[in-house]
Amino acid sequence: MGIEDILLHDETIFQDINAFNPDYMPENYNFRDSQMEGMAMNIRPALNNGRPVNTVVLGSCATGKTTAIKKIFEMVEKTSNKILCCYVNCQLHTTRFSIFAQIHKKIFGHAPPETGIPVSRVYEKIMQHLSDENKALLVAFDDVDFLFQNNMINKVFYDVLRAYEEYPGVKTGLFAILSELEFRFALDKNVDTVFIPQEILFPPYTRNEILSILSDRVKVGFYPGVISEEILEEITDYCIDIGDLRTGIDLMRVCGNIGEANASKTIENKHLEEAKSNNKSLKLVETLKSLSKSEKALLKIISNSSEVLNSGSLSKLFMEETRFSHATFGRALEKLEFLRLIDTKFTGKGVRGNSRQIILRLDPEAVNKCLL
Ligand SMILES: Nc1ncnc2c1ncn2[C@@H]1O[C@H](COP(=O)(O)OP(=O)(O)OP(=O)(O)O)[C@@H](O)[C@H]1O
Repeated sequence: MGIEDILLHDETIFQDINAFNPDYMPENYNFRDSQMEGMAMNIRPALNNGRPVNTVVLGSCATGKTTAIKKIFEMVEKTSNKILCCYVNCQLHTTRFSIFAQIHKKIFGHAPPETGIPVSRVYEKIMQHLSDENKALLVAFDDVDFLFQNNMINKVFYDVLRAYEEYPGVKTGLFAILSELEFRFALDKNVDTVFIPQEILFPPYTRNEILSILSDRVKVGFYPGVISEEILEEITDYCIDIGDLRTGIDLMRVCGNIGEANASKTIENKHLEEAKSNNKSLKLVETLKSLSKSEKALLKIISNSSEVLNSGSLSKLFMEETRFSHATFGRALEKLEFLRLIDTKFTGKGVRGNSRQIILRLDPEAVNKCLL
């Protein structure tokens, strides 16, 4: 197919391509009833002139946390005008000004001017409004770990939670959303006792749940018959392997594009294979970019080794080559395993049978290419 044909080709296999967008709000949102109930319970006091219960929402990537928060906020706002619910993406908003500008925007419909106004004025205006209108404020901080730097988290949480000291009667609460378990401890360390939260856990989806979510998305996104049961099952397995539902949703979009570019009315196995290989190299580059120096060094040693190493000899090699400590080795190994770059298998040998074999889950050549 020539470029012109691609551009002019108006037949599509997508019924609604937006269904595969990252910010798409699925109408069918299953398997999270108990978490949504938990959130509702924590918001409820604010409907009766009380204060919302501060909450930590915890779960690994793509377990539906953001979707749940957005859905529940929408429901709250439909039910009552006593609570202002504000969602803040902390990847995008990392300063006090930018965060309070988001809250300002939510309340007044526009952001405050970027220059000339100190954050204290924006803050005052927000709190005064809550006090005058007798409304509670609930802020959801998504990916809140991005505020760990400069201890911004403590400042911002303090601003929100201590509002009642200056503005008596003002009721505020917050939801902190975290996607890595290890951040749970960092949160306790970084935030004063003003924040004593309840926890709501989003466990990983089971295979059947992923299959069901993907089939729902297929029904919205593609015309009937475009994607077969077998391909859907394969995409589900891929999600389980990668550990991320978002990848599966994205993979379907890419498959669809590849299918269309090949003027196919259905998605075939070869389209899926091509999409997978695109995705794999992209993902790997991204993952490896996020590693620290010690983690990269450890991964390099593993991928360059011609034999499967056990943890003892690997640790020795690592310390000799890098001069990092044994504790750093342990942490780096844990991180690589968490990211599913390696597997560790107990051999039953060593001290108390604790020796482990370290197995690379990826093609060493691909890893080395990305580590350059
Ligand atoms: N129960 C569900 N039903 C339908 N779609 C879902 C469900 N759970 C998650 N999704 C979809 O999976 C993708 C990821 O969900 P979401 O962004 O809510 O996860 P998250 O836990 O906030 O992820 P992260 O921690 O990476 O920000 C979205 O496209 C969302 O629509």
